[in-house]
Amino acid sequence: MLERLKNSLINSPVMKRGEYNYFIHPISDGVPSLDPHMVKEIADYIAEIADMNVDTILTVEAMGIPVANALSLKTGIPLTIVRKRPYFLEGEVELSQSTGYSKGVLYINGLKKGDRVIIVDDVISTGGTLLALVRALKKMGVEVTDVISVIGRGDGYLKLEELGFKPKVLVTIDVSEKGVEIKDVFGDQ
Ligand SMILES: O=P(O)(O)OC[C@H]1O[C@H](OP(=O)(O)OP(=O)(O)O)[C@H](O)[C@@H]1O
Ligand code: HPA
Repeated sequence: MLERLKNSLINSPVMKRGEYNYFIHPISDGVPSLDPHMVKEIADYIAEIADMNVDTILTVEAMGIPVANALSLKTGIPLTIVRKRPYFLEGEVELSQSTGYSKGVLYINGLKKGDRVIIVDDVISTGGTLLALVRALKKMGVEVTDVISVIGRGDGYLKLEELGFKPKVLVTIDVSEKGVEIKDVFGDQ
């Protein structure tokens, strides 16, 4: 299960971003090139394990897009992208994003009260991004059926659990200066 993803993760290089050990992988960086078979493997798996009874698949610019788009093409469910720049449209919602190595602002457009969404992102680490997003969606009255992260590291997912969301993390890893180690795979005993 998820063999391409697991095999490529253990070969990921790690670099320092400040104090943060940052792994570099096609799914989370687009670097090196994305293998379409790996993207398909991931999208197929998400379609099996997630509640896809939704109005839209919601992802965050930039690196949630390849997997979320593959899932959208597979299921025929529209794709909504949370962007890093504003469009000043009516109903646009602004939120602050904080990761282990960056801070920024995100903008939600195209959602309304009562919409049902599944969130798909590439990585959950500190949980800062998904926590801010889920909080904003709650305030908007948008229903989140599932939160999916392809890769998980650290304990940031616990912040989401405190809010009542149990994210489905496909592959959980440990990242150190020495490299990437696989800790857990969703669905494996
Ligand atoms: O759990 P967190 O600590 O918040 O980290 C996870 C976030 O970090 C990355 O986004 P980034 O803003 O680096 O953007 P990118 O997708 O453009 O690389 C990733 O795509 C997640 O959205
Ligand atoms: O270590 C990382 N690598 C790539 N993307 C990320 N998003 C959060 N942490 C990371």
